[in-house]
Amino acid sequence: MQKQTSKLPPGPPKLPLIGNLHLLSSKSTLLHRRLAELSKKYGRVMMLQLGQVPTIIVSSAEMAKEVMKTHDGVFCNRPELMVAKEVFYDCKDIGLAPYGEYWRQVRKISTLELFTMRRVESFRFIREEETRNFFKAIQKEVGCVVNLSKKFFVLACDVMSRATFGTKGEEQAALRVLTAGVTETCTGFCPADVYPSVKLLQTLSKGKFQKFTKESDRILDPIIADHLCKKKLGKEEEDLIDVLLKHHQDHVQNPDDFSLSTSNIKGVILELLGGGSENSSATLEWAMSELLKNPRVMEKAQAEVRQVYQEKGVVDETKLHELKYLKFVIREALRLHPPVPMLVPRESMERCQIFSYDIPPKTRVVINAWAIARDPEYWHESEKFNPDRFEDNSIDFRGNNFELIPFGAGRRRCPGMTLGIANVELPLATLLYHFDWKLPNGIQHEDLDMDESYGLTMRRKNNLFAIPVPIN
Ligand code: HEM
Repeated sequence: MQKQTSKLPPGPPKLPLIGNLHLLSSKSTLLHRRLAELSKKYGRVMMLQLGQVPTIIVSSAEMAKEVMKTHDGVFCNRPELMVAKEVFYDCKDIGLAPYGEYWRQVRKISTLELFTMRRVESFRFIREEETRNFFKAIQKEVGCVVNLSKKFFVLACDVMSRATFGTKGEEQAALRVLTAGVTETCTGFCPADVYPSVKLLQTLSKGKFQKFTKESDRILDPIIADHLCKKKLGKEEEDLIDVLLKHHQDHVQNPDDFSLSTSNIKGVILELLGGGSENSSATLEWAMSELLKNPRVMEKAQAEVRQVYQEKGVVDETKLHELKYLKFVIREALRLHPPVPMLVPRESMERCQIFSYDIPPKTRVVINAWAIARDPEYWHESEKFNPDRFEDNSIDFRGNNFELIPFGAGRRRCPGMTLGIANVELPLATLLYHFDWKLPNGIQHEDLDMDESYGLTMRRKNNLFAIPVPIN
């Protein structure tokens, strides 16, 4: 009988100790772009050795479907990242938790309780109030240069703080700044994550994260204690901490019962705050940047919003469903600028074959959603911002069309998608309804830079500044 040989995906030649890390070290090219370049040369499923970690990079919709649909059960684990162990209370959040009973239970709570349509709707008054505050702040600066990036971030954080804690305040604000810093380390490409057996790197990373954990404990412990107290008093409105506390018990009587400890709750809260606000504000930032860069699209979107809300005279959530073109604008912004360009890394749990390639167990898997969404094979004039393409194209971002996966797909798909989109639609419609917009310092629309930053969340590298102009 002929001996079967393993056929790994193609990849560049490796150097001793570092493998292919040197190919990714360019300071001028961001990781998702560099990986896209390499995959043009080596293949849409490509094997890289990153330090000690074998990693496959997936850059085509067909391959992404193999990983996240056909073999989702094999690839739905997450690698054990340093940040997850140190910051998210020993991997006890949702997004970085390994596949297993704990993840299944928190994921169930997230889909059945935290992010249902009803829950998202119950936060509507928060979004409307905070968007009104956001609008008033901009109105005061009419004719002046406004830092929209900063305003979007504050708005998203205030909405998420109130949804999570029931309030917003200085401590919550401090926490969101901390969380924003930490998400940069979740990509799986930092030294401690590619050399997991090198103790020195682990110790250095630990030192950095310990400060974070001390601060988040200092802020979160009293907030949780306060919620426990109010729970006993029968508080009426439910925030996300209240929902999580329904499953809380620090010392479980029956070992078969599932329960969230205080540390688990803290891990989940940090993730909701961080992921929720960073990604929603990045989407707003990119959508508005593209509108400023493309005046024809801006005018069309403004005309729609102004026509739909003409009678009402004020933008609220009642008529958002009528803003068909605005939804295309957001979809197109998510296509060109997915806030999580390489999704969250996965890891194979057993040997598996995708197409004709063998993928060994414990291989890290990175899906380059950014590259897939710009692939000219699926997208006509793929680099062009053109929301009209969705007029006769039913591709959406819910995880069924692998050409467009800004929220991922399969078991690990983003459970906060509806909330994330709700956080974007109302502020964007408000900006378009009430103001016309110009770029400062005589910048021509076509010259607006679209440079990206590095991190798990891809934001603009430079803040977005624009001038609101009152409409007659
Ligand atoms: C526009 C906004 C958002 C975008 C683009 C986004 C994107 C993503 C992506 C790409 C993933 C990884 C999916 C994968 O690995 O296949 C993810 C996971 C996740 N997201 Fe979001 N997200 C957004 C908003 C939110 C919000 C508002 C929340 C909650 C408040 C949230 C909570 C989560 C959680 C808990 C996970 C982990 C899921 C798991 O591993 O089981 N996201 N998100």
